[in-house]
Amino acid sequence: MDTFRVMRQDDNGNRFPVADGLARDEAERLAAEFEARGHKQLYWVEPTARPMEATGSVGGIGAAADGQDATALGDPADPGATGASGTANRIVVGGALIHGGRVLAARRSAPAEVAGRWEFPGGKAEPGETEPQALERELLEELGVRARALQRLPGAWLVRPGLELRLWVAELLSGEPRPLEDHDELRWLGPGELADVDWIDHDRAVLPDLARLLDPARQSPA
Ligand SMILES: Nc1nc2c([nH]c(=O)n2[C@H]2C[C@H](O)[C@@H](COP(=O)(O)OP(=O)(O)OP(=O)(O)O)O2)c(=O)[nH]1
Repeated sequence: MDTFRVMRQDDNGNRFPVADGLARDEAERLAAEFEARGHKQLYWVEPTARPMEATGSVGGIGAAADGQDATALGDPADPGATGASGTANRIVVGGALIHGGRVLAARRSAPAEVAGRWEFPGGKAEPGETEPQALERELLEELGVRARALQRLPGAWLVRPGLELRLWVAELLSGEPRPLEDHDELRWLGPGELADVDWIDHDRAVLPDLARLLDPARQSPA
């Protein structure tokens, strides 16, 4: 079974685990309890790193994948990167939403630098939100669907100074995705179709992992 840990970031931007080896709901309850104590510290929940994540082997949905590229920020087990100033990066969470053996790609309508290119829907985590909470909220706002974040894909990418992208696999629980915000087109892609759209560069890094998650027999994305 996957286990989760509660991470803490102190006032100086240092991040470290405060509890480990928990079930996800237990970890989220604990993080909320710490957060409610009201001291100026941030708590969040993330999957416990497993040795498999470091080597990049992928077994299927529920297993973690390896997906770093030249701009990746480092070890996926790392609790989080800090910027050059020593302050923590703000996190953008993108969700590879999976349903019926396909993954949803969304075409951005703005801003100009990325308009027309495809991404995993998501957005910036608000202070105090865990990454799964942020992703599930963004998927509801942007697509009108309920979804559940399952696992983080290894890798982290600097979108711009101070803004760090992390990608998660999520499952569709209910609803039909519609491009309500930030996107003008959606496409469900099977494992052999992942290269059919013009992805934002960072997002390409996880395509091989996704192809294997969608179809464990596959060795390459397209
Ligand atoms: N959501 C998302 N953003 C991505 C991906 N890949 C990537 O480079 N980005 C970049 C594009 C944007 O510059 C930034 C995310 O900003 P966003 O506009 O989605 O965040 P948001 O919805 O919270 O926006 P806002 O509150 O600032 O309006 O990250 C991806 O797969 N998903």
